Amino acid sequence: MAMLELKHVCQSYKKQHPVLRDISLSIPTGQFVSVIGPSGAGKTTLLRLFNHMVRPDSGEVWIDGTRFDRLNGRGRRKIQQRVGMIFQDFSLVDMCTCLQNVLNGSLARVPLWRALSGCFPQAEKEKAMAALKAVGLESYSQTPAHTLSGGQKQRVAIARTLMQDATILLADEPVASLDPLTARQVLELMRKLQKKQGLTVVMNSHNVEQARTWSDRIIGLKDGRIFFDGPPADWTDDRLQDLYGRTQS
Ligand SMILES: Nc1ncnc2c1ncn2[C@@H]1O[C@H](COP(=O)(O)OP(=O)(O)OP(=O)(O)O)[C@@H](O)[C@H]1O
Repeated sequence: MAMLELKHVCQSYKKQHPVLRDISLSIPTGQFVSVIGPSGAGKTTLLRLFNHMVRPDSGEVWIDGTRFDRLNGRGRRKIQQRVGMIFQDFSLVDMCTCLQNVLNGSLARVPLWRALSGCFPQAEKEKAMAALKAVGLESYSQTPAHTLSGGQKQRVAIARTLMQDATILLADEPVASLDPLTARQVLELMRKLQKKQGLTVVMNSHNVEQARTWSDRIIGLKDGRIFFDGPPADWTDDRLQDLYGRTQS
């Protein structure tokens, strides 16, 4: 069954300037999809449809068999809880420790007073430690986030999505600011979690080679339309030139 689905989605921020034009796609559970395309093609907007930061002008957004774009209140939050998001800039609370940052992934199920006083239940602390262990940072639990390297920060952000019990990971250029080796380590971790935990991953990327290496499927967006949708093996240099209008180095 499809975990994520768009049916004839159109989206524009300003009238007369469509950003997504009649997009239909279906992503099965546990697939690793990379979305590529030139700046302004609509990649981030497409990702935002799946966390409710953007509502389509028309068309439908489905998550795990539920019509998502129409949901409000508790029903919407219940599904949002399953959608983890990581960003190029990591979006951690710099002055907090790694453990505190990961614990923030439990905010939806922990009473507000506990969260505000930092008094998380023991079971949540143990779960946060397990999430840190899963990303290889168990020994950094008490380390302030601002002292970490970029790769470590992204791993903490991934641990926070595990803490959230996310079954879908939306990754908006997650390794764009990392050096090649560190980028590889983060992508390896994402791939490992996809395989081991059945995570469905949608990653926006400007790096076509990374998309080819790490994904099960590539979706190329151009001017808000699907230009290519297929396995990495079907991606060719000609398509690269047609998508970007030049050869990437
Ligand atoms: N909040 C917004 N308000 C108005 N216009 C927006 C907003 N967000 C994006 N846009 C416009 O929508 C278009 C698509 O933007 P989007 O960020 O989805 O593209 P992208 O493919 O992710 O680009 P990039 O690779 O540069 O991040 C762009 O023309 C952008 O200027």
